[in-house]
Amino acid sequence: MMMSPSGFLKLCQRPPSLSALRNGSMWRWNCSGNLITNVCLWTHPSKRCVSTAPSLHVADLTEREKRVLDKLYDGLVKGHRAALAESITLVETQHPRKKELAQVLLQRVLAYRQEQERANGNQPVAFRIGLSGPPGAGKSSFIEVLGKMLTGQDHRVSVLAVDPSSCTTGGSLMGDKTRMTELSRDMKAFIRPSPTSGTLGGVTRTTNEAILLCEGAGYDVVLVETVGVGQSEFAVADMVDMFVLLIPPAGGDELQGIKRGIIEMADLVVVTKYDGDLVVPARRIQAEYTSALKLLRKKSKSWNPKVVRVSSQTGEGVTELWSTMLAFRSAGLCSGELQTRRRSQQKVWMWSLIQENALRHFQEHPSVRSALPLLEERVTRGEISPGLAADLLLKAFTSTTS
Ligand SMILES: Nc1nc2c(ncn2[C@@H]2O[C@H](COP(=O)(O)OP(=O)(O)OP(=O)(O)O)[C@@H](O)[C@H]2O)c(=O)[nH]1
Repeated sequence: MMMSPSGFLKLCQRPPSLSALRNGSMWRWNCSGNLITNVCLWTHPSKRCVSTAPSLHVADLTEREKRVLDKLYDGLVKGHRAALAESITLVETQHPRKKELAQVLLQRVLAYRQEQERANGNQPVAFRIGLSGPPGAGKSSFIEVLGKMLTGQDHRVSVLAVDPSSCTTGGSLMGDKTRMTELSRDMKAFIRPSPTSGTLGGVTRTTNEAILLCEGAGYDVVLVETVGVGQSEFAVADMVDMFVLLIPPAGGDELQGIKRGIIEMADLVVVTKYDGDLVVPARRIQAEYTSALKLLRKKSKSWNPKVVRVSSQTGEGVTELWSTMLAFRSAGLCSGELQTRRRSQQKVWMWSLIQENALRHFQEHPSVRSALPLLEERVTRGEISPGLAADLLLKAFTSTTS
């Protein structure tokens, strides 16, 4: 089905979403989130559908698939934890058909969430907070205390984890022990460990999609936790409204273990374990970080990053910390920075998906695969330059794809 760009926009009444773009097709939903039809994405000037990947048409769904998706969607928007868990499992799947079904579900949840945001005066319905810090910083203890406080105030809290170690080793820096025991029993909380397979890029994608699902299921506070390893902190900072760095007070070269770049990303630094013998070192670390932050380039016009102290053991500072988080959120909403941040995150997310998928398509392309071993060998032997080899491979790729 073809139509003009203006007709297309009228039909969709909302900008094409990432998942729709990814499949090269567009689904249309009515207000209650039911799928009506789907159309190809208009591409001027070639006037052909952009889709190269198999796109899913409503007619392609079997009755069983429709029933499964309806059940998941209905359960999700009613806030059932089992439906949320199942939906996240669906977006984490590597199975090609299930991946397509996951996109159908996500598109539906996206439409639902947009309705909610419209009803909320075009403001985000949930607060996304990223929490990072080195192993043993006290992240899970802190999330447990903060989470319990929030559910006590009638918030619904979800906790998602991004653990790059679990992708590469199958073991986990975060998940090997029982964490957040009380919060995991709380009916107003939902805790999801990191996927244990895939690349960081893959985990980032599924976490972004899991955030959307949590919001669709009515969780108004979404906490995304990660360890200070590799690039995971940067990935998490790119998917949340507020990025929080947790620092333990012990150790000699406290500032050294933490990457400078990550301090620059922090909207809030929390010095943990502010109790007992650690009170004095915690104060000292707070002063060090306060000075360090003053030297950094200002990231936001509406917010100056702060350094606070908490104790998850005594609860000291946790209420104040939540007030600081809320102050950050309202400053961002009033200035529009929060909405801008979310919009640019969508773009970053899209480009990281493009990078990941484009590279995969390139590597899997038959011409590239057949030429690659010889060219790699000749490059290693120094017979041809890497630049020439790359040009030849790209030529092999484009000459058969265009
Ligand atoms: N004194 C004190 N100890 C704490 C506090 N919070 C956490 N701890 C201790 O610090 C250690 C690590 O705490 P966790 O909450 O597991 O830290 P984490 O950052 O989640 O650690 P990983 O799961 O390894 O990433 C545990 O032995 C906790 O008992 C606190 O507020 N005060």
